[in-house]
Amino acid sequence: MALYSREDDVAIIAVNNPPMNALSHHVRKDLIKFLKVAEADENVTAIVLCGDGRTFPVGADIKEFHKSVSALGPTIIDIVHALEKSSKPTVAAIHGSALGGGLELALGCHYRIAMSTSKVGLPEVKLGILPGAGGTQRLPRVIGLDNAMKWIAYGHHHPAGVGASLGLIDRIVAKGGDIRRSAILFARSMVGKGLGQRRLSNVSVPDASKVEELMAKHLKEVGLRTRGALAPVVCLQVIKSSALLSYKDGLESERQGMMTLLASSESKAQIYSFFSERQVSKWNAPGIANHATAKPMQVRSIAVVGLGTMGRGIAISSLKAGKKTYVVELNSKALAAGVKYIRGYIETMKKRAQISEEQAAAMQSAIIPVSSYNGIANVDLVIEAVFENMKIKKEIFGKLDKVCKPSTILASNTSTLDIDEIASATKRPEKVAGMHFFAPAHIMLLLENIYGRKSSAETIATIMDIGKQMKKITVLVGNCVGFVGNRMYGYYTTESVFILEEAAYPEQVDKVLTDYGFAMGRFQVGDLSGNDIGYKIRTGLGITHKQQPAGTPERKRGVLRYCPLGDFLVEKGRLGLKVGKGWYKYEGSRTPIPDPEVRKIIDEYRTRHHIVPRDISSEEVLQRMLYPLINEGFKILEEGIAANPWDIDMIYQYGYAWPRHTGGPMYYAFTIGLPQVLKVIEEHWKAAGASEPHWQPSTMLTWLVENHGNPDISQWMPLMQKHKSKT
Ligand SMILES: CCCCCCC[C@H](O)CC(=O)SCCNC(=O)CCNC(=O)[C@H](O)C(C)(C)COP(=O)([O-])OP(=O)([O-])OC[C@H]1O[C@@H](n2cnc3c(N)ncnc32)[C@H](O)[C@@H]1OP(=O)([O-])[O-]
Ligand SMILES: NC(=O)c1ccc[n+]([C@@H]2O[C@H](COP(=O)([O-])OP(=O)(O)OC[C@H]3O[C@@H](n4cnc5c(N)ncnc54)[C@H](O)[C@@H]3O)[C@@H](O)[C@H]2O)c1
Repeated sequence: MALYSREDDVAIIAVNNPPMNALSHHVRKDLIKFLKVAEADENVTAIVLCGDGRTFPVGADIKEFHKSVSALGPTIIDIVHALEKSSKPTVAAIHGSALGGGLELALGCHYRIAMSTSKVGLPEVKLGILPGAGGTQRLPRVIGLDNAMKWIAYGHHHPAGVGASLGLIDRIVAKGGDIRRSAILFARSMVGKGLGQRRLSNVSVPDASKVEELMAKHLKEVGLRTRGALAPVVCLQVIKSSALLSYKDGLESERQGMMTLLASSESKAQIYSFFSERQVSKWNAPGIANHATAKPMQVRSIAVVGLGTMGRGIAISSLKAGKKTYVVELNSKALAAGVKYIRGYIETMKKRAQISEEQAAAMQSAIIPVSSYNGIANVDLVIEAVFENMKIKKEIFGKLDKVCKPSTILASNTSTLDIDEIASATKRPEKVAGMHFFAPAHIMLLLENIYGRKSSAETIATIMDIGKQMKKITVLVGNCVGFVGNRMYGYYTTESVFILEEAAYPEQVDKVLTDYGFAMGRFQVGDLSGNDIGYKIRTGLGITHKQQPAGTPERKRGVLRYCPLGDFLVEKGRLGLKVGKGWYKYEGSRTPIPDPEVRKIIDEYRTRHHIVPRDISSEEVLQRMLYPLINEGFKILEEGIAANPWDIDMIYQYGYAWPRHTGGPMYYAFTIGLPQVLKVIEEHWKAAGASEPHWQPSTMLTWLVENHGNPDISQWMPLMQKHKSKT
């Protein structure tokens, strides 16, 4: 709802729809009603629009999208026009955030004042739509086409101060000030001043003459940064009309653009992503605890054991979260190198104004270098990040168990190893869990937390809470080899080399993936992270080319199909970007260049095995890259390793840069249609048989298709649970 009050001659209309003052239908009805009241009351000389509680409205009610109520009048644009048309000065008083439809309301007002701490923006593009209440036509009239294109096509939130520098905000209220009082005084001071030029629909776009040049520039940038997404392009096309058409015709173009985008699978995927991102914090570890019942332990100090690639980033994340951070290496040289890196990184963040001087100083003084486990006896949480080796990890956990106080939680950053086995090295398995960070750990937003068979409710709640304090998208999963992300990714890489064998070169596979929306293809990613990582894992499994006794068929490991091309590369020193050559070559930059030498390795291999390369369609490449991964996702759901399909999708968006506009692997399967996905998987399974088990259709996928066709993704787990409870 909204509330109406009067402060002498000024009417105050306050949106009151917790938690974020979204502009739901009932709010819109109240706003129009109260604007009419204020307009009709001759004792009212000015009107202030504001939000109760945490914030100014942050936009339309996203829950209403794709439902008929979203179109029920009054619409947000009706309110924008009523605010603009008012004969009395209307002032938006912004605190918290004015986003989307909220900022569009503010653009309907004649004036906008904002707290210095507040944020403004039109983030609709991140929901796969565009600002549909006049924002595409009104924002360029205030801040110019160039800025409006940037703001709308990327959807970032901007500090109010930036808005003020561009003329969007008329006055800033300093931190601690009273925004509502300031707005009332400001509104009163505007009474009697002409409103003509304050009505944005009357104003022209300042840099309209540069429209073609700006359009070309932004289309190019958007194409590079938001590959494959439709909404940013439609946003630009619609903004363009603000420079070329009348306000009224521009609005019509906005309406049409909105209709196109609302009907797209992209907007549905983006809205799904918005809610999924928030849903993952509502974790559930069946039979142990859930987010609502379990209480976290208070963690004041964290020890990070091992300061290699991962440990350094984890330590920085811990420091950013304000924790006293013990950093541990047994070797003094390694300790010094790790500490130097961490301290240097903090200074760089300070130089780049990513953190304040005080924050940097606090982080520096919270680092405690330690070269023995005894030094971390009293910490609340240990995160181990040493080499990926079970024997070493068990040894360390055994020692930590002896040294650390009984309440200390012991977590491992292992990317693949069994958490229960690691826990078995301690006498406190209830206090052991996995905290799988992604490289670089201080930048990547994903944290995959793993509960073991014996992890306690408090341990799980604590690692989930720490993830939140580190501002990570923290997803809780069960324990299995590779957990969720890496277990699925394994089949993506397996299938990729089979495609090389049969039909394509690395750049052809990668192009299909970047056309789909990935920023990089699988082979470029391999080069970037280092092809030796996968090689080490395969060595651990005893399956690399070099480990086989003479006479072992090159393309088999037991009954399983194998392709040693990745092994050949590493054995020839082609470790990736770090050495200037891998699946591609690199000439002084990160740009991958297709390498004739790699083609030669592949060609010779094909000749040796009498493989005649065949034509392969992009569709087949995409299906073979994505469907095994999706199939494994269903197996993970079936086993209860992930609680929901959206948990998997968030792991993929935030850990593996899956293009958000397709929702994630599981949502993409739903978009394609489960029957179609299953059909393709079954065809491959029939052709490959037991030698390629990743094509064996998941029983959950098969059951869902046979019994429900393509049920809504929100129904997958309830349907399965109902089915299981009956059988
Ligand atoms: C169909 C035709 C329509 C035509 C008109 C179009 C008009 C317009 O152009 C379109 C829009 O405005 S599009 C909108 C453009 N605006 C945006 O895209 C802004 C979207 N919002 C945000 O980005 C973040 O919420 C903030 C940064 C505002 C706060 O972040 P924070 O402090 O970390 O808080 P948090 O954890 O994020 O949220 C707390 C709770 O509030 C919930 N909720 C939030 N916004 C909601 C909404 N608009 N709605 C509903 N619910 C919304 C959220 O789900 C969560 O619920 P839970 O049940 O507790 O999980
Ligand atoms: N690198 C990645 O991309 C990545 C991503 C996610 C998870 N992981 C996991 O993180 C862990 C660490 O990987 P990394 O890439 O940072 O390895 P790394 O080789 O870069 O670093 C390991 C560090 O541990 C130190 N170390 C070894 N034994 C130690 C001990 N007993 N006590 C203290 N320090 C010790 C080494 O000196 C080294 O600095 C592994 O389990 C790995 O699987 C790695």
